[in-house]
Amino acid sequence: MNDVLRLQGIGKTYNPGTPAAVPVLSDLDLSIGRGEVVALVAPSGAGKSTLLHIAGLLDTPDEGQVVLQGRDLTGASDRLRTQARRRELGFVYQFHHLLPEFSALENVVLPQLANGTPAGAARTRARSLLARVGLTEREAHRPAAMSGGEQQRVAFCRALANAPALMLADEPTGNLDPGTADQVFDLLMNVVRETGLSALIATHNMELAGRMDRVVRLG
Ligand SMILES: Nc1ncnc2c1ncn2[C@@H]1O[C@H](COP(=O)(O)OP(=O)(O)OP(=O)(O)O)[C@@H](O)[C@H]1O
Repeated sequence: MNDVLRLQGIGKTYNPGTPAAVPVLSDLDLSIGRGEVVALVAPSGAGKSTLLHIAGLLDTPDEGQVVLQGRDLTGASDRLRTQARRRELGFVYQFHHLLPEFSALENVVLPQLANGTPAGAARTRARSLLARVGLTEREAHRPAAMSGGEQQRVAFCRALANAPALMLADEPTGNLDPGTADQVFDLLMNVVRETGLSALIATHNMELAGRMDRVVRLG
């Protein structure tokens, strides 16, 4: 069993059984192998965010199973799902969502403290992650004092802070100009490959999608 994530027969309808019902996903199967990087390409409204929320244990499907590292977490308690989310998954969004009052370093340290890592070890890991994306000189900067590309690189380090098995990314470079997007994507892919991380990365950019191992289309 080498799949990091297995989604089986996933169905999701918003407001089911009402006149406002919106069927979004139906009988969807998706597996991501260890170390595999999968592009998720979907027209707007096809259910990309819904799928990422289900894969990220933030929403539950009406039908089907969500199996993370061999464990079926579909009907698991909130506590178990939160724990799995914190330890096994890393999230990157289109907007960085960094905490504005904290430095780059602190933004990468905090999720580790929340996960029980001792402060010294958390700082060491945060420094090493920031160094890998070329941000040693920006450790003490708050998000507002960094460029969009730098903010996104910090957000990426934060996602990797607890050494997840799977990264879920929603248009991680969608907010950046094309040149910066390209650089940030390259950095992201280098670190993903070096660490053997698996990833599901939603993008509208077919050139970026083509650089991943496989493209999955929705809609
Ligand atoms: N809470 C909700 N209640 C009802 N309908 C919803 C809800 N959330 C999303 N939808 C609908 O479900 C469909 C899929 O939404 P989703 O956010 O997954 O799309 P998406 O593919 O991520 O789109 P985009 O790329 O534009 O963000 C859309 O038609 C949306 O209007």
